[in-house]
Amino acid sequence: MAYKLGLLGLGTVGTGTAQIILDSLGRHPLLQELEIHRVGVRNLDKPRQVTFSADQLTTDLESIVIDPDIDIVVELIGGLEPARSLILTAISHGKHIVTANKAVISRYGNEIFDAANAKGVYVMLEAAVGGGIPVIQPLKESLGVNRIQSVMGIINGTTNYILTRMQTEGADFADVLADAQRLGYAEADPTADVDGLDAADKIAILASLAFAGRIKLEDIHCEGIRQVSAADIAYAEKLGFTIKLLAIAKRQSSTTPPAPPPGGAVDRLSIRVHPTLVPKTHPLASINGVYNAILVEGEPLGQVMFYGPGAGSGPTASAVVSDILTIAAILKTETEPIPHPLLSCTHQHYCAIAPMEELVTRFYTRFLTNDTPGVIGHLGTSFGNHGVSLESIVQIGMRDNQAEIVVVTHDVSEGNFLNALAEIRQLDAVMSIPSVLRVL
Ligand SMILES: NC(=O)C1=CN([C@@H]2O[C@H](COP(=O)(O)OP(=O)(O)OC[C@H]3O[C@@H](n4cnc5c(N)ncnc54)[C@H](OP(=O)(O)O)[C@@H]3O)[C@@H](O)[C@H]2O)C=CC1
Ligand SMILES: N[C@@H](CC=O)C(=O)O
Ligand code: NA
Repeated sequence: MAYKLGLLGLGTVGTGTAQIILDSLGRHPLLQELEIHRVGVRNLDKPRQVTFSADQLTTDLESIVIDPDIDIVVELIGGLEPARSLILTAISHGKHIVTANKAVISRYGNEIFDAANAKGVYVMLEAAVGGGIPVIQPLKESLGVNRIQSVMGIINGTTNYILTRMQTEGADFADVLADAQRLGYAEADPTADVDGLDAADKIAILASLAFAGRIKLEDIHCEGIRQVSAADIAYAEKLGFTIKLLAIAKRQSSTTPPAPPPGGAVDRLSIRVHPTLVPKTHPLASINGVYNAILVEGEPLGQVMFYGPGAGSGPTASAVVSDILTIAAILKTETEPIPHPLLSCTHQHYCAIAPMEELVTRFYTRFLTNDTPGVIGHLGTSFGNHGVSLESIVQIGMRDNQAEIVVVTHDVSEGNFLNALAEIRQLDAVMSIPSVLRVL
């Protein structure tokens, strides 16, 4: 028996998905039982790397998601609408869903999973985080017995590609972004990549799996890479760091924890996306180009790191087709599929998120000051006034006739650090503070 697929989208990932399914030799034999029944696109006249008959190809995506012959709808159009409505309509018609769409899942996952559970269908999303890297299924299955302490990683290929080339070639931001778009890594609107929003969508998904509670996207502190300058990359390098866009979700202890939410979820999480100075000795420092890596720490496992290509046609399609295969395997072995406890979403409450001021971390800060005696002393005093202790403070050189001073702090609460910066901004000698970055 063939399992019939309705493919929504035949772009970078849709094309890779069709190519795997149409070239099944030497792959899992169950692939031969998959049939791409219909394909939905926006423009019928576009040249395609994979050809489908006029009967299969349509711009009427609604007709695909309600087609009674289709078993699995594979949503690869991206964006919020019509993706959300098409997924919900497909579920209401009893279709299983495979999607790579982290934007729709991180915003409407609650609605989608509730609908899927009510209908007894699966929603699979391995491709939505880390592209081809298996990380969703391991979190749901292989790591499920661990108490997860933290999930952190490089989960946007476009920004890692940009930062890597800025660092290794001194390349210009705009040129490298254009290359990432040409290679099919970037989102349709690359703002989502560059401003950290794509990584925020992904860490929301990872955290909800790791910490068994839903995450509100607006609770995630999010900074992108626009403010990372060539100067900071060079200074970080001299200090023994590499700058990476990290997404971090971590249990955070608090002196005044709120009552734990029902359902056994973790009490408070710190969850954030921002450029970070990563010590060169750290495993995440050597993840370059479009590669992603996700470091999970749990008890009793300890640390485990998932590494691989985080974007691109073939790698992402590998994850999409593996999800399709998992559903096909379930359909083959169970006549009445019931929600599999390890594959379906079972939590309904929201995780409590700690405010950023409570975060304890190190900071890197670059100051431009008048080149007058005692400036470094004034900076040290203001930091000291707010309990911020310094790991290093160096005058790097001169820029535009101003002294350039770089400070790295010891661990400090973000609230205290920001209070110190507010005081420092008032100092006559301080002209500007071009960069403030957190240090891992
Ligand atoms: N590219 C990557 O490396 C990765 C992408 N993803 C995710 O995969 C999904 C797809 O991304 P990608 O393949 O790069 O996107 P593309 O822009 O390359 O492809 C989108 C496809 O969807 C079709 N489409 C878009 N909107 C509509 C619409 N309203 N009606 C009909 N068809 C539509 C387009 O049709 P047409 O061809 O006619 O224009 C195109 O075939 C996104 O959710 C993305 O976030 C996830 C991991 C990695
Ligand atoms: N635009 C995304 C694609 C994969 O999710 C990225 O660059 O990581
Ligand atoms: Na993945």
